[in-house]
Amino acid sequence: MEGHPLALHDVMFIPALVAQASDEQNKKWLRRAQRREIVGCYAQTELGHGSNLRKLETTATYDVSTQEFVLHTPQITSLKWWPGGLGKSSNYAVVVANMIVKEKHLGPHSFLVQLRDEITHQSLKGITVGDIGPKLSFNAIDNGFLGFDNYRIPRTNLLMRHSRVEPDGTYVKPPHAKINYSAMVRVRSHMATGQGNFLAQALTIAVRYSTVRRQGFIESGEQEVKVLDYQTQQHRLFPSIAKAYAFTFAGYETIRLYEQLLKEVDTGNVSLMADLHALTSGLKSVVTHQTAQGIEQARMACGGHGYSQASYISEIFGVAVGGCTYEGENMVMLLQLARYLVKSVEQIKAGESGKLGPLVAYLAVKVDGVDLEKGVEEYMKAFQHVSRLQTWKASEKFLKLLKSGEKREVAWNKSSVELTRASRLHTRLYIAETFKRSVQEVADPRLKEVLTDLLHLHVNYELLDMATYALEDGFLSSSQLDYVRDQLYFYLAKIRPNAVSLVDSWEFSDMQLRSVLGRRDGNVYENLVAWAKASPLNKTDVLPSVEKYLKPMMNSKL
Ligand SMILES: CC/C=C\C/C=C\C/C=C\C/C=C\C/C=C\CCCC(=O)SCCNC(=O)CCNC(=O)[C@H](O)C(C)(C)COP(=O)(O)OP(=O)(O)OC[C@H]1O[C@@H](n2cnc3c(N)ncnc32)[C@H](O)[C@@H]1OP(=O)(O)O
Ligand SMILES: Cc1cc2nc3c(=O)[nH]c(=O)nc-3n(C[C@H](O)[C@H](O)[C@H](O)COP(=O)(O)OP(=O)(O)OC[C@H]3O[C@@H](n4cnc5c(N)ncnc54)[C@H](O)[C@@H]3O)c2cc1C
Repeated sequence: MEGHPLALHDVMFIPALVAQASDEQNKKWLRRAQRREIVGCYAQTELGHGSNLRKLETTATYDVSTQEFVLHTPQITSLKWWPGGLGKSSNYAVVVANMIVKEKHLGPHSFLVQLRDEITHQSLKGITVGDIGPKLSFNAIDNGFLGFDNYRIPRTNLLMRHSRVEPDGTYVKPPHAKINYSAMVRVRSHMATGQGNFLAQALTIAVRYSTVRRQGFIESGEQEVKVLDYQTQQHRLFPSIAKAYAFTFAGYETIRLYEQLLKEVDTGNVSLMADLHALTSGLKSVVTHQTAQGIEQARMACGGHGYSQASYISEIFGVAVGGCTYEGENMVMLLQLARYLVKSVEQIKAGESGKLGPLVAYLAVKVDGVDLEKGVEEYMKAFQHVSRLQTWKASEKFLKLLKSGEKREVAWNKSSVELTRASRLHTRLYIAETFKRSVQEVADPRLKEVLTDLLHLHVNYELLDMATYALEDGFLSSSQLDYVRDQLYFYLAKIRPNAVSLVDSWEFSDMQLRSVLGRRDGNVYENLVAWAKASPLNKTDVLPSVEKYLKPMMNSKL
């Protein structure tokens, strides 16, 4: 859970080679990387810039006389900073640097760079590399820094699947300006399943513990109740169980789309790139945020013992919450999706609704009202309505400011909170729709019934959470919201008997969970005592600090 020093080798280094190195280059590098004869990482972020990639400062200047690129770190802010596995483990890196050929700045490009000797593992001359120090979590990963002092690499180390520099310095452009960002799009496509998995771990711990923990009464005179029987506890945990399933289903879809994109790009078709970029930008942001919230609620749902490291939930939280920042800070990525939404609105206004992609076609179709009692399809229409309403409002705000003479960037900034709200609603609609589609496809009728209950819980919880938007223009009445509330409480109670099976079905082993509270056998109290006794502070009855500090204090006459 604390991460693995080779994680980025598999998660980004190899995928970057697969997507960006030419077949010829990969004959040399890929097999070696796959056999782990070389260990790599993905070095893009710098001390001064992570979000705004156009301002990366590391330069790769082509020297036509030697047919080499000269990598250089011009100032302190240009040091690579954060890449996982860079500090101590990797001897190679895919380095993203601003490429300069014949004095022309051609923007960020990826290069394969050797950092350390393959035998001694010592850093090479011209390279400064090290670890950036302890972090909130992920401390088994050596996130690192890296500087170049006019460090030379062969021309052929530019990853040349999509763009090239010929020996004479002729630049051959890629088919899409952002194709070099593919390693990031890949990780973002995988993040919904990855984060769903983190949330699932925390919930497994909290739900199991909530059936062991007895405290208080619902009806007097009986045995104290399992805390999972409290409606508040169910409300804290069950909507997140639904989300963990929903994120996993949505993630399967984005992984499939990424694989399709890879194939299409190889045939020169880059049309899916903008759609997938927008979709994964929104999804990674909403999913990481809701996962962090869900894990924190799971921790609190375990009361005092949730705060102990014996719960292990704090470590899961630390790792998962990193996802709000890495692969694109969440606000920044929500604004990327917002660009796509605003463009879609502009298309509709220009009478070009027919050109809209399937995920945004609903923005052009108005619905007057819904009858929620008819079922999930009506909820989808309600989600579409709130997302459409907010997307149009935010877009109109931006477009009005533009029209009034504001500069584009200023108008954008003044509309940005509203735009991020639109992105979230659009993404939550997507999650609900993929959840619905996935449940409809389940063949086993008993499984389908339980998952349908979770789906109903999800749509009621989500609609209630978006109620402000739905009430704003009178789309939903307060009596409809009362119906949503009643449905929500109905499904909390209905799911209760299946709650443990729903989390057990994720099949985490005790070794994976590392939680005293979440043990499969439920022997929490005995093991909490054993865990506490094993604490380093309990190795001796009397600590050295007693002689050193406590006694002088206690014996002092002052
Ligand atoms: C197999 C398992 C995989 C994953 C694991 C899952 C879960 C995790 C589990 C364990 C994790 C273990 C280890 C992983 C841990 C950490 C890994 C972290 C690695 C990193 O963080 S790497 C660094 C990531 N950095 C970023 O994400 C930077 C964010 N910034 C950007 O991406 C860009 O700067 C930008 C997109 C914000 C802006 O780019 P720009 O300035 O170049 O572009 P513009 O804003 O001007 O936009 C122009 C135009 O281009 C479009 N665009 C931008 N990007 C793309 C893209 N990628 N594809 C397609 N199109 C793109 C943009 O939309 C604009 O279009 P428009 O038409 O003009 O509107
Ligand atoms: C655990 C972890 C692992 C990482 N692994 C890697 C790795 O392997 N390789 C790698 O290269 N990098 C890695 N990173 C770096 C990571 O990708 C960046 O930190 C991330 O992209 C955010 O960039 P930043 O740090 O520049 O944030 P900043 O952009 O400085 O963000 C600070 C604040 O400014 C806001 N902001 C910035 N730009 C805008 C804007 N245009 N509009 C509105 N608000 C804005 C943000 O929303 C945020 O609130 C890792 C980071 C972490 C935490």
